[in-house]
Amino acid sequence: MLSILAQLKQQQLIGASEYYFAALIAEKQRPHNYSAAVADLAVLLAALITFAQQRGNTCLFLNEALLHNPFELAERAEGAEYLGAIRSKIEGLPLSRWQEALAGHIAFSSAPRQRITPLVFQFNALYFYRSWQDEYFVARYLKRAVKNSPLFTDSAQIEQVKALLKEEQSCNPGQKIAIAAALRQQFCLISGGPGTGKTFTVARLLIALQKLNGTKLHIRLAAPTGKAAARLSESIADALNKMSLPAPLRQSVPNEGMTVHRLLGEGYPRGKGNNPLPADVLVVDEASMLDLRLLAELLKALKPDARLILLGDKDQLASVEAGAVIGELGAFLQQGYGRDFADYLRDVTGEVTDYQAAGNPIRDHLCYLYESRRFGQHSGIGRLAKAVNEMQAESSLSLFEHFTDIEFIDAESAIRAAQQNNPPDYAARAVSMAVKEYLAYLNLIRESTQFDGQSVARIFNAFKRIRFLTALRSGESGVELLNQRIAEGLRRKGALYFKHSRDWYVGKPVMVIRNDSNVGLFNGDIGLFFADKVWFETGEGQYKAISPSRVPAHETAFVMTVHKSQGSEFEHTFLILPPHNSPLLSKELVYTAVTRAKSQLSVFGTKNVWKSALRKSVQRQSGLGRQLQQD
Ligand SMILES: Nc1ncnc2c1ncn2[C@@H]1O[C@H](COP(=O)(O)OP(=O)(O)OP(=O)(O)O)[C@@H](O)[C@H]1O
Repeated sequence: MLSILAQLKQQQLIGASEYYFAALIAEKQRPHNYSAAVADLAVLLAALITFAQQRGNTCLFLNEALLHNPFELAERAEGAEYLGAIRSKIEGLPLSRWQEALAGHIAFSSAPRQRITPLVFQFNALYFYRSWQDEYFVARYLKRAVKNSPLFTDSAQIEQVKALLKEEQSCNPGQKIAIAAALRQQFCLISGGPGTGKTFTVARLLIALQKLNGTKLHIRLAAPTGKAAARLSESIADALNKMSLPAPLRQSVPNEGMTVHRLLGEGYPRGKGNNPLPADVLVVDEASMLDLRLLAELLKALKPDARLILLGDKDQLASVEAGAVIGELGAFLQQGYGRDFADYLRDVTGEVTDYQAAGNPIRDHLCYLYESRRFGQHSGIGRLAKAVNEMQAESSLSLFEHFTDIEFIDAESAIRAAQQNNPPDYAARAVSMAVKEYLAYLNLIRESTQFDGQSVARIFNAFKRIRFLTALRSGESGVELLNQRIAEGLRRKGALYFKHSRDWYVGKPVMVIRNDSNVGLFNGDIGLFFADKVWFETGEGQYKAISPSRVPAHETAFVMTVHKSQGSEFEHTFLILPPHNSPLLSKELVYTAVTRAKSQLSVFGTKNVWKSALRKSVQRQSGLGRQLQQD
């Protein structure tokens, strides 16, 4: 089996980590003299679970679909011969007997709470022990939060909540329901697309919580990236400043958010549960970017009675790492609310919600905001986002003809030209558009004689106005090549001067890809190089300049991947689709890209690739739903 995996690695059908983990299992099991069938199965499963995790899955479902398409080989032209070879190695052991055959194997356990092994069978799925443990912990937390809720049932408190909600005349029905839910439940997820008022609602919710608790609650704000944390701080401060509040109440809600990593540095890792995070209420924005590992760490850090409020968009791409908890929890919204909870909501908000007799109790901890202030009725971006989410592959295309804020630049002609030309050049048009767009920004730098707050702000605003996003990292429409080609295009126009594109040159935009709290720079922060320094925006209209040698790991940012763009928004977003369909394209990826645009969206690609992307929804394998069903 290992030699088949070695060939798959050589053909780049699997990565190196799949092969090396399988090789490790092969070596460790050698002294145990398992039968050839068992030994081959163990090695295959080690590679398969690594492959699954690399694609963001928490576990690997052991079902017929896996047998038909291990390592997605059935979808690849070169895969057929290996498919046959793998099947013939394991055909002696039917799928239904795999767990039994591996019972007692040194690397596998079906009872991870009794016997710790690197790989774990649960719910007819295979996990890495660590992922199983994280998922188990998240499910246990959620089940406890359900058990601890409602936090009040007596009529006096319900009357207080009713009175508080009466004061919130400006909230729409969904926002009132979210406030009522989060006041009553220990855990609450408030999901909604851009501009649906998540921070508007949470600001009011925090004030209501403080009013109910005599302004004694210790509230903390956090987000997975520095950028998202800064945006949360700004939006909360903005929302609170618009409310007329007595000073002590206003001051009882913090202005400053921080990254989840930094927050964790204060709690759990030092104290291991004895030193929990000093917070009675924790709000985490952009929660869809939390991977399973980070969420589990965060939950471990909380005090047992702390409230947790997650804000996010359940329809966005999940983190690249394993786990898509927000999307998975969001799916429970389809179950409607339970009867008791619907009665409570009607009582305190006056809103009538559908209820359904059967469902998982976690459904009463989920809220969905659907009215977007950003995208009004006449916004093509808003309509397109909805159509993408609903997987309307064909009809979404006609929206481009009816709205002026969205355009589809058909790359078909580029592909046709490419067939005649040698070498083919699919992305040439997108590159030349980017070159044209960035000229204004580079001219501003060149024309600036001094770099004071105002001129730096002008430069940043010129750069931030438009952003080019791409789905892939490699290939002709991948982030690496596009960045290089745009920089070269600008050099040919005389707008940039550099010997090597990896050097620091005037006008080079970079994106930080590692958190570095010593320098105060975080994953996703954008820096611009001019006046011998790299400049970063630290708040609205505030900047800091640091020397290039202190900038943590980074990459050029004329173009960024859609994944990396999460948590940011741009006036004009330009999405570059690849020339051919790719397994990495999905409606979640397109939705995330579309909703990055504030006022203008351009899509460059072919209609076929657009439609294929919209027909695919990311299905991550996880056992969270099943863990939540268990007592
Ligand atoms: N009910 C409301 N009444 C008046 N203004 C509102 C209401 N709801 C939201 N807004 C306004 O709409 C804008 C968007 O709201 P907010 O920033 O809270 O949305 P969000 O869901 O957090 O968006 P994003 O995902 O972009 O961060 C803000 O200017 C906010 O003040």
